[in-house]
Amino acid sequence: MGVVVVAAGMGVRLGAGMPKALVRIGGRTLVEHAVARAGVSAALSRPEPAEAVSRGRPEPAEAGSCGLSRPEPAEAVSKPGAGPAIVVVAPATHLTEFQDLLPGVTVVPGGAERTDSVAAGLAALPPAVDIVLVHDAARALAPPSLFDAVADAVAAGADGVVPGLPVSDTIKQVGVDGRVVATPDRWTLRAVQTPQGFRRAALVAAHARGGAATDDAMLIERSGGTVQVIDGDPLALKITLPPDIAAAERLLAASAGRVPEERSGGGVSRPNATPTLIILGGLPGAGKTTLARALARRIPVVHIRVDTIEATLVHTGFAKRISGPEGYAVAFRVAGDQLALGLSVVADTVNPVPETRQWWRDVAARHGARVLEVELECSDAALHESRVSERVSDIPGLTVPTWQQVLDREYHLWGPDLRLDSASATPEQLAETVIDRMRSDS
Ligand SMILES: Nc1ccn([C@@H]2O[C@H](COP(=O)(O)OP(=O)(O)OP(=O)(O)O)[C@@H](O)[C@H]2O)c(=O)n1
Ligand SMILES: C[C@](O)(CO)[C@H](O)COP(=O)(O)O
Repeated sequence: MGVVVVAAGMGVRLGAGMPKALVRIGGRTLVEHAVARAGVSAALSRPEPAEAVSRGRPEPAEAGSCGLSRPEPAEAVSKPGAGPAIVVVAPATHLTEFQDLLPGVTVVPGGAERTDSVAAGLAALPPAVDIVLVHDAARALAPPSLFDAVADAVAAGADGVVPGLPVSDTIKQVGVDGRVVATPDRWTLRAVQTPQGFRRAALVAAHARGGAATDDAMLIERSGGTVQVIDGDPLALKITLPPDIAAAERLLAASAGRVPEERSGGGVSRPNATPTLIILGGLPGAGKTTLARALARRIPVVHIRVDTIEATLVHTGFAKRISGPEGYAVAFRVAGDQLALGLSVVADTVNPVPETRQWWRDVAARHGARVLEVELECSDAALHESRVSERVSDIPGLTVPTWQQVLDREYHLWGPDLRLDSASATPEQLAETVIDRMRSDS
């Protein structure tokens, strides 16, 4: 039995600025979580009947590791030529990073679409493997018991097996014009997950026939095969959008019977502790919003973006144009409300002049909050220019500045607590630096 973990997607919808599988929850990347859980699956560790291949079985869950053990290297196979039981399919651009994270695991480059990546993984499985589970790294918390249940159902004779959960919404099928075409009976619907299990030969043949598909079971269905749905698991949620990270952190913590590490740890703001007002500053395109979002994915912090307020005032007709600090005034009040609740805030504003910085400090002082002043710059002018020029407005009514307007913008020197350069570090690294500083200040 083998597992193909597809991890070659770029995670555009998550917007982490790195391949999604490299994003961390509970201090570990999604792909490591996925491989660890696949690795402790009993089914995966079971020898192929005809081969009696002896694979290393991981130790039981270690304390303090989210209830999971790190798997033995997946290719811990004593029979020469038997090859790895787990193949990870990674973005071609990040192979080394994945190999370093997963020593001993076979890592192969993926393709443009998920189906291309699955095909690449299938081709890399050892010849002895006859049952294959295809799993999304994005479903990083799918538990070992789910791998076992899927594998057992395939072994019992199904062409394909998928875990699925009942849906709680009413689902409408709509036409291109948005009109409802049908309302399927909700009780007949399942939201399907991974790992999905198949006879390897059937899956390879279904892939060879080609065609677009959003999951592998679809290819088997199209080939006339039968696909069995078994009970899914809420832990197998697909991390797709930014709020899914917080949901996954909560599930991870709950499954290990503890509060989320990064959300309680080291004095990083939690309700009832002293909140922190992180005052960001920096020219448009320096990376403030990206950093604020990276922070909000890692710690409980409210993101207040003055662009949203200003653009909305104009878009709704409440202001003809922004001529002064009206957006800032709203942001100060909203930030004050959060700090009063004990919630930390990241204030995402250009903050170009000493006055606005002082007003932010005043807001913090009024609510007994700590202050952390962080200035973002992009030291690579060409990179900065391309970010500004290629930026697309993501807020209704927001007019993004031109590069010339950024160059001409009034911006006064500052003496912040931290000066960060978004040209030389990823948003996640910058967020870690800010969090470290919050911890040391607390
Ligand atoms: N060309 C691709 C596309 C997706 N995947 C993998 O398929 C799984 C499900 O895809 P999805 O959640 O959509 O991930 P992304 O494609 O990374 O996300 P997005 O669509 O937001 O870019 C993920 O584990 C992803 O890494 C892959 O291996 N190769
Ligand atoms: C395979 C899958 O996870 C089953 O629900 C899903 O179809 C993947 O879709 P995505 O668009 O590639 O995230």
